[in-house]
Amino acid sequence: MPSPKAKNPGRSGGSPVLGSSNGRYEFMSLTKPLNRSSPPHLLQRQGSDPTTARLRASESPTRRRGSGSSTGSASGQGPPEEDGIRLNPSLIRVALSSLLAIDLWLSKQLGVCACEDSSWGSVRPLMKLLEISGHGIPWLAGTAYCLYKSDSAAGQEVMLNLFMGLLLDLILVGIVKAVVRRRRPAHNRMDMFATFSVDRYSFPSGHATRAAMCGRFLLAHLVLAAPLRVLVLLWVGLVGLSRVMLGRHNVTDVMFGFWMGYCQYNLVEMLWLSPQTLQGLLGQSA
Ligand SMILES: CC(C)=CCC/C(C)=C/CC/C(C)=C/COP(=O)(O)O
Repeated sequence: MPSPKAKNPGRSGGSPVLGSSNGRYEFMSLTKPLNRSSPPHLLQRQGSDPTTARLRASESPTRRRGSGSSTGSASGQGPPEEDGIRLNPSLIRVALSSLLAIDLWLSKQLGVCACEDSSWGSVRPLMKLLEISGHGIPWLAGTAYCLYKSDSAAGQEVMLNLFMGLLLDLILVGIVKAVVRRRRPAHNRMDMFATFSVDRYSFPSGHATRAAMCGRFLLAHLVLAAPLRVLVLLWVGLVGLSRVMLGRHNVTDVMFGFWMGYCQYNLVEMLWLSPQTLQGLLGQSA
């Protein structure tokens, strides 16, 4: 299996701003704005990418308005205060583009286990083990098993709420993925097991949301011993790191995933199904 570099000659070495020449994100110079001489396929791909589409939508109104005239800051003839007004949206746009470019660059640098012949390819099996440890199926199956085996009302209550939380996580992540539709990194090999169709998208990382939510859940309800609490935190961090190292995600997918999973736990607490609530629900349906 050729390395990502070998597969995509000429891809590295660029700096900031997005574009694509083969259906994937590429790096291009920030200092060279896209012009009309860009190849049509490049312009088309940019238009289909939600992030760049949003960036284009937030483009300075003046730039859009002034496309047919030579006045304004672009030509350096506009009054200074007008220049100030025009500068801000462009600055935001450049800042966002730069952040995104840093994200893509960093993610590519960290994607050292993306395939067997990557620089850290030998660690890939370990990363895949971490992937399985944060997958939805073992978590759902394990929780359902514990729920079935639990002989105390308190244990059943905790397991039932964890199960509901896991389902909620799948639904919310699926919705965000379907709305944002960010492609997985170019260097990712799509060899994950048991995925939904939305899992071809990378934002946010479902493993990161699950790890953060389950991590908080375990710390709050199940794991009390200090060494085990440290292990839980370590596991959460490693699951997130492994997503980037495997090339499955960009760094921002995982960061947002952690934040989303953290918030999802708050939602689980808010919607907590107590035995009384359950009895009420069952009583109503009976
Ligand atoms: C019972 C049931 C509906 C199980 C579905 C479990 C399932 C297939 C979860 C998907 C887990 C997955 C591959 C998420 C993708 O994670 P990323 O970190 O790559 O976003």
